Amino acid sequence: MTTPFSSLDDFVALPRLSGLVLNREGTRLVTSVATLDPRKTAYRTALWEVDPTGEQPARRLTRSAAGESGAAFLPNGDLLFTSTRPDPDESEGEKRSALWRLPAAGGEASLLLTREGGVGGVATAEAADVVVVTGDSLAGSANEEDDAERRKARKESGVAAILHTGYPVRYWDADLGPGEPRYFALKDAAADGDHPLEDLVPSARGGLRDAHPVLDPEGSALFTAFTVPEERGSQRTVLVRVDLATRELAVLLDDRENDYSPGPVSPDGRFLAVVRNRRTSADLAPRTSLLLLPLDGGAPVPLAEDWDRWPAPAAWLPDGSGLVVTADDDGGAPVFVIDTATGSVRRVTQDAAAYSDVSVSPDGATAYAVRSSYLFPAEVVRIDLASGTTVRLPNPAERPEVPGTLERVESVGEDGQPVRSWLVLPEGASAASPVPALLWIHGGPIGSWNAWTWRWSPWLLAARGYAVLLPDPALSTGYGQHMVDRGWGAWGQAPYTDLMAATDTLVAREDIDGARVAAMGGSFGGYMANWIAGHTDRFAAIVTHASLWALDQFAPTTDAAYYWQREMTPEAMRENSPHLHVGEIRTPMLVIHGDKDYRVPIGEGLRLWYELLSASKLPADDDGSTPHRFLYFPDENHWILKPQHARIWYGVVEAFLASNVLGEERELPPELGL
Ligand SMILES: CC(=O)N[C@@H](C)C(=O)N[C@@H](C)C(=O)O
Repeated sequence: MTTPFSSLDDFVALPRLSGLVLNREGTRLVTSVATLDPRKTAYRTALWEVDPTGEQPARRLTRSAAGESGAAFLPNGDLLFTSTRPDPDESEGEKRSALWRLPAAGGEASLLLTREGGVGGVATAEAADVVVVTGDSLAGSANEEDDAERRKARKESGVAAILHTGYPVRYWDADLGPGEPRYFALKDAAADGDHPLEDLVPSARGGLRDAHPVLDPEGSALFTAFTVPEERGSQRTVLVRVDLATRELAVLLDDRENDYSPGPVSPDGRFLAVVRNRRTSADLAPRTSLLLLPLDGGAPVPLAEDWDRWPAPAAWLPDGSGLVVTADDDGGAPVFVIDTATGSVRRVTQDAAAYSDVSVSPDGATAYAVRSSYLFPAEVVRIDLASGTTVRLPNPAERPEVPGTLERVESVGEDGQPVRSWLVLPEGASAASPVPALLWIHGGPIGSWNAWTWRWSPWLLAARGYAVLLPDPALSTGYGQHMVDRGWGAWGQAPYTDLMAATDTLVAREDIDGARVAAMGGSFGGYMANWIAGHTDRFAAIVTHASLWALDQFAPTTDAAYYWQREMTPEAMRENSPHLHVGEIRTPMLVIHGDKDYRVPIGEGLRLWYELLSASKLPADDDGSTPHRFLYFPDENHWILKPQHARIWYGVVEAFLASNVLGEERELPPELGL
């Protein structure tokens, strides 16, 4: 069967949907769809409208070479979005992200706000014309004019240097500073004319990094997580409220045992749903729970405290009787409603899919969400909140056909813990014709294989005849706190033995050829692939992407050192570091790393590569030949994002697997110039 997964060109050209917003009346849904640009070297995002009634086909709302994103409705139905598209009233000008407004009544989008530091995101109040935009300002700027002048001077001088006094200095793939995120109130967004900005937290420093403002329905206050530096390079996240009339900032929740971030405000404005993340230590694994914070000053009340899942709050029911949440659960992330009076939890959606971007209709009967699973990429659905019946709405794109089947399989860990996996089987797999297989290990490590991903698509490998096992070992979410606790600080133990148990179950199947199995993982999954390499030779090949290699080197050089140092004592780093077992590695390895990866810095990949060649049981020969390979991306980060590089990633992985697992030679992508 030919599907889009038969060809890398067809695969990278599949449209990718994300995000969903609902207007106040519950009559309009808007989502974003990324498609390949004509040169096929970038994705371009456009906004699409999806009919909540399911009667009309989806229709494209925006169209520009620059693309659009960040959709948010104003109470009058106008749609705000961000774009770097050119200002129609200026013949030239720099490309920077600006705020645009598309009138509800139809017509052209108009430019609402442009600023030197760009517009990052936009939040709107449900019932008032109050808009808060996020944007970058130079740390020393006194106001917008000053910021523009300082930026110009910096640019003209060609200076890129940044002087730091705090931690971190980089984040994922971005250098931090001298710009810092700020929140600005934008006046009268629904009206024409000028829209003066008011800097709501001028002394934010790095406090608003990675935070998102949440507005109350009346637009009187915003709530946000705020990062506070601590001694010794540590930090915590506190919950703050900013009064939008007075700009007064109040710290609502702050302690050294937890990090806090805001969920939505109740429809009557009396309660804020709060996510509490327990501060970890060598002995204490993370734990996520919910609080309801009375906004009149009362003490926070735990919500559904006994529920052994980690909820992400999405929306309130309009009468305030329930909080709609999603939570990882046994290889999915269903929608649940938590009764706010009793804390009882009701599962709403029943399929094995992962839901996000949930919003609720004004009558409280219906929810809309983005849903995906390993069978289909993200799509917009309507959910009947009483029955859980879920309907796929007419979407901007059809579901791509997948070349095989999906099964849920179970193994048993050494301590008797059930270890559950998804298994992708290619067409034709049978006892008469057993297929080669791949063990894929997820990153995080706190996470789950429960949603479609474009970066690790098992169907591309299924189209080439491989089965792909996607296990959730110790440290995975959706199986209760115990599953996380049992792997905490001991990565080489339960996570490893769970993966081996899952592999045992895999190779015991008649439709799997147990002699032709490889292991692959990215980030923490790459750590695990490296650990596997030094502890077993049962795999024919290992692919390790953006992987942690020497823990004592990784922990202080990643962009979030405080996080890992809390979990790993120096002793735990020694006990669990893959580099100390390089001398045992006798499996061909494909190392992949991006130079702009600041989460797992390139030093991990460089050291792994040298130590493989110099100290493994398969060292490089004196003529330089080696079974190992290093695929290096000078301009990619923790993820390989450019479509042309995604094609190279999959192409090289497939050739390496073919050579080492199947004993077949494949042509490498010609763009490699080899
Ligand atoms: C703070 C932190 O590093 N969090 C993790 C989500 C993370 O980034 N893990 C990496 C190493 C991964 O993706 O596995």
